[in-house]
Amino acid sequence: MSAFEYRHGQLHVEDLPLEEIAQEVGTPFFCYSTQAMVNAYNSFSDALAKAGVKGTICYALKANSNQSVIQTLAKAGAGADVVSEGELRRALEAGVDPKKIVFAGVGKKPSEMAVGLKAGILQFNVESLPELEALSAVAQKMGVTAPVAFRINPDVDAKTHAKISTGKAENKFGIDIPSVRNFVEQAKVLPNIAVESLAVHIGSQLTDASPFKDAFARLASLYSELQTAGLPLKRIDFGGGLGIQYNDETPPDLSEYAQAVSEAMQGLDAECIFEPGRFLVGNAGVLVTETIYVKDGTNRRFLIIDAAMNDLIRPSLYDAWHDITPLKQPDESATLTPCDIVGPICESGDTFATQRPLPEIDAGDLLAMESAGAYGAVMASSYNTRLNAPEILVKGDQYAIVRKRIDYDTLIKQDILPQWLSE
Ligand SMILES: Cc1ncc(COP(=O)(O)O)c(C=O)c1O
Ligand SMILES: N[C@@H](CCCC[NH3+])C(=O)O
Repeated sequence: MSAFEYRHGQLHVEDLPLEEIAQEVGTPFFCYSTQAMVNAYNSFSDALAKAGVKGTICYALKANSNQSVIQTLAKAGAGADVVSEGELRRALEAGVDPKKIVFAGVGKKPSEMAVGLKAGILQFNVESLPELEALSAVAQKMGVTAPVAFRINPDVDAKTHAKISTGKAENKFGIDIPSVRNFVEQAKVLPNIAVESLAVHIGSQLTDASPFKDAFARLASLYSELQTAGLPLKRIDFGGGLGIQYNDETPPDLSEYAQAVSEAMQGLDAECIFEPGRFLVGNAGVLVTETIYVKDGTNRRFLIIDAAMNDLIRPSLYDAWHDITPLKQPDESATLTPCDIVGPICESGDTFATQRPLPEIDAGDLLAMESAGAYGAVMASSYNTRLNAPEILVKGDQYAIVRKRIDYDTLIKQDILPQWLSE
C-alpha cells in the first residue's frame, strides 16, 4: 500500500487525511511518511542482501536533514553521509554511530575535519592534494590517524541534469584516475593518514543503470590494482544517486542496481558503503499548499498558490517536474484544464508547472506537490520575507510538527541594527 493515496475521497498520508493536518497546521507545509522512508530503506537493504552484497547504507543527510528524518532512518539501521560540520553534528545528535559516518565534500575546512576526527568517524572522502595535506596536519596536531577514502572522478556521464552531474572530468569533484597513484605516494609520506578506501559518486537522480555500471567497473578495477600493489584497502564506497520516479522516468530498479554492485565486487574483498539520499526520502514527502486565487490571463489560467520557489526550488532551478494532486479526489469524469501553477514571489521563475492539465480548482482548494521529501525543505529560503513551511512527520494515525513555522517577529529580529542607526 502506498503511503500517499486517496481514501474516502481524501488524499491520506498513512492513516491521516492531509486536509486534517492542513486545518490544524496551516499551509504551506511539508509532510513526511515514516512508513515510506522505512520501506525505502528496507527495500534498498534487502536488494543488496539478495545480490549477496554486504554493506552499510549511509543516508545522505543533504536530501533531508530534519532530525526526526535522520533519527527514523538511523533507527532502521542507517549510517550517515555528511558534507559539513552542521550535518556531522546533526548525525551525531541523532545518535548515528560515528563508525557509520562518512564525510564527503570538496571543501572541508580544517576546523570541520577536527570535529570529524574527534568524533572518530569511519572515513573522510578526500578529493584533492591540498585537502589531504590539511587533513594530515589536523590529525597530526590532534595525535590521531585520519581514515581516508580517495574519491575518484571516473569521467562517466551520469545522463542526468547538468547541475547535479558530478562524475565528468569538467566537474569539480573527485580525483581523475591517472592521478590516484600520485595521491597514494603522497599519502605514504604524509603523517597520520591511513588510506583505507576508494569512493565514487557520479551524480544525482540517475535514471539509467549504465553509468553506474561504468563507474563501478572503473572503481573496482582501480581498487584491485592498488590492493595488488600493496595498499591495504578495506572499503569501497559506491556513493548515492539512484533516481526516483517524479513523472514518467523509469529509474533502474533496486535489483538492477544491486546487480551492478555485485558484478563490480566480483573477486574483491571489501566492505561496501552506499550513500543514497533522494531514494530514501524523495517519494516519502509532499508539500501541501492552498490555492489563493484562480486568475484567468489573456491566454492561460494561473493557479496562484501559497507555496513558492523559496519553499521548493527544484522546478525553478532544474525545471524539475513534481506531480500536483488535489487533496479532494476529483471525479473520474472531471474535465481537465491546462493551468500554470505559480507562487506569490515576484519572479516569473516562481512557477511549479506550465500548462498542467488539472480538474477544476477553486480558490481555497488544497493541493499536494508530490515527491518533495528530498531537496525540498533543506533548500528553502526566506526570500520575499516569507515564513518557512513547517515540517510534519506522520506515523500511522499520529502526526508531529518536527520543525515549526518561525514567526515574523523572530525572523525580522534575526537582523541586528548597528548602533549608529539607533542614534
Ligand atoms: C557525495 C554524495 N553522496 C551522496 C549524494 C546523495 O545523492 P542522491 O540524493 O542522489 O542519492 C550526493 C548528492 O548527489 C553526493 O554529492
Ligand atoms: N538538489 C538536487 C540534488 C543535488 C544532489 C547533491 N549531491 C536536486 O534537487 O535534485
